[in-house]
Amino acid sequence: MKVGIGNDHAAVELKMQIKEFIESMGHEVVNYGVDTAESCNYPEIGEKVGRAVADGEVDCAVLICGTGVGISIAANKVNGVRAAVCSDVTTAHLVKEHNDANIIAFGARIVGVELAKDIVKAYLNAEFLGGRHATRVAMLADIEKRNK
Ligand SMILES: O=C(CO)[C@H](O)[C@H](O)[C@H](O)COP(=O)(O)O
Repeated sequence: MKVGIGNDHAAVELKMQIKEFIESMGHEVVNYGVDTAESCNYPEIGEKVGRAVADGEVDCAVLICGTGVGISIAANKVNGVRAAVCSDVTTAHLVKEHNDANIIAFGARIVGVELAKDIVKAYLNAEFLGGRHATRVAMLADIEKRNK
């Protein structure tokens, strides 16, 4: 798979470790994040990665900021994005299986590197289950259509 990765200044080191980890799983990684600790603004990165996913430039993406929250809110503003904050392995595979999440996010100030790797692995190895979950995911897209 082609996996996007994005981060703000709070998550530079963890981003590099996770990028390497995803590559070691045999995936291609496209880096949309910052590579220095200079303060930046997570909405710009979240939107950029959200658009890359929505436009099909990458198959899915990983977003990391201090908590994973701000950057995922930004990505979720883009139509077609389903970004989910995950701080545990169970949530990480369920957001793919049930919600067909196309982005996972977590916080470099919240999870350690080993847990972050487990979260990413659980997400990337999971598959959408379809069925009743597909009905609900379609309902999410319908909400976007009702937005003005
Ligand atoms: O958006 C966030 C909170 O949901 C992220 O954690 C940011 O990384 C954080 O707000 C950055 O904070 P800083 O004090 O500017 O480093």
